[in-house]
Amino acid sequence: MTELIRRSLRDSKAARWGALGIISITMFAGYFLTDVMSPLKPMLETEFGWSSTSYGIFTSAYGWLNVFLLMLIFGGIILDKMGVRFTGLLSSFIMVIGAAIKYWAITNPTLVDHTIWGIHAQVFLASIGFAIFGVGVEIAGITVSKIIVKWFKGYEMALAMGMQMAVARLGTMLAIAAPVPLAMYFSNIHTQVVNGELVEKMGPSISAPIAFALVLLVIGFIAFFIYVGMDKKLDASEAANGEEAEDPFKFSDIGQIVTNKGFWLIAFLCVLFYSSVFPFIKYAADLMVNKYGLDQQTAGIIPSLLPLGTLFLTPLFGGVYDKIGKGATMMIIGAVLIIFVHTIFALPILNTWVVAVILVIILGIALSLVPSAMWPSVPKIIPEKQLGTAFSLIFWIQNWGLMGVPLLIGYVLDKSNPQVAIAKAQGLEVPLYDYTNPMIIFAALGFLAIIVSLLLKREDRIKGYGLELPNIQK
Ligand SMILES: C[C@H](N)C(=O)N[C@@H](CCCCN)C(=O)O
Repeated sequence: MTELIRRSLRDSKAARWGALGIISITMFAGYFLTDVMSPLKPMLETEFGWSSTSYGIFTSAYGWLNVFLLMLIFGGIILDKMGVRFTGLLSSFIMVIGAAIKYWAITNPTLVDHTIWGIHAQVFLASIGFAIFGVGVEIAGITVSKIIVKWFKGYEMALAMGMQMAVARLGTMLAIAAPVPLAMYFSNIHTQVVNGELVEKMGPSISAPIAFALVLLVIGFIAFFIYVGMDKKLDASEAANGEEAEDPFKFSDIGQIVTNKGFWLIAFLCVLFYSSVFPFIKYAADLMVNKYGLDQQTAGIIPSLLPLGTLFLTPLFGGVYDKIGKGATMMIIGAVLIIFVHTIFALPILNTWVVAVILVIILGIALSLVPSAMWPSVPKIIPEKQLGTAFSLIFWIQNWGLMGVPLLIGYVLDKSNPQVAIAKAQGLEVPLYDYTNPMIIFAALGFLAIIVSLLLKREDRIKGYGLELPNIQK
């Protein structure tokens, strides 16, 4: 009996997996909103007159506040100082506010023919909403990472991180596959831009999928309140168990983190790897239309296979890392797959949808291998009390890429295809985009990721972080 009373709540398998299930709902909703506009790019161009650069600006907005106002770094410090309960609730609430602004911008037809600082007003305001949302979802991401370490250290940590990412990818998958059918289903008469003029016309409802995302985010916010109750019980059980409270976070901890070479290698690998995958997802449906000749309605199906594969593979590879190890090697293999896939996408041959399906599946394997090894490796390099700050610094560096690369791709797409803008301005049939240059940029990021992953494996050998060792303590 005494034995039972003295156990921590995290020793209960049902409790720790239950806690994981609840926080995964919040992240699922966040990932859905993150990618909900991706399959709508062609519609944003035809309905609201957006260019690829407008879409690039909007997509890059995700990182604006995180990067320039250092919101992610403040978020990490708040997390280490105030704890997971406060930070989780705050970040879920910020997600709801940002999504609501974005929804308002997309539904407000009067914005269509105004500009703010030279940017299409609708693009600008939707971007502000997305930027606020980006702060919320990123801080929620680091909070969830810290929650997983809190419940799963010494247990199935990589598997748990893999499961949480798998549920999040389900959100991404739904975001790629569902918006176009939803927008078509809720078609209505609304203001559109036709040859530069505002007209009332029957057309797809671009706002319907965003409204759906908003509802999911509110559910995610409510779910986090339930988690807060579990977290209080966990702390109470650990206190009763006589476990020492962690040393409080000190600002000097930041100095220790940034002087750790392993930290920088993980951070660089993270920005290079994610910049070659997440911004790609934003353009993938458009790539399918322009390179593989799919129609707008079905273009999202092939890219949606990418997160579909990761649903099963991320937990699988997480389990392999827990039991067998080989984390550094998994990251190298993932980076090699990235360069392979993007190089084939860049070649102006093999333009059949079958090849696109194969490449997307391989990219899904890469998107399972690297995250399932990379994130559980962070606690092997950084002490637990600095984890919130360390994750936030890694996410901050990553956000430079998540912000800059989509903008660069949109710009390069417009510059490489001047005929598209000319045809739009003249009200002619719009020609297809040539995606070669954007795909070369993605392949180059993959190449740099291979170099950094090799350096990380070398550093692991020198410092003995244990990245090649299993996570489960026997
Ligand atoms: C975009 C976000 N900053 C991110 O990196 N997400 C990761 C998951 C990070 C979870 C760490 N435990 C992803 O692969 O989605």
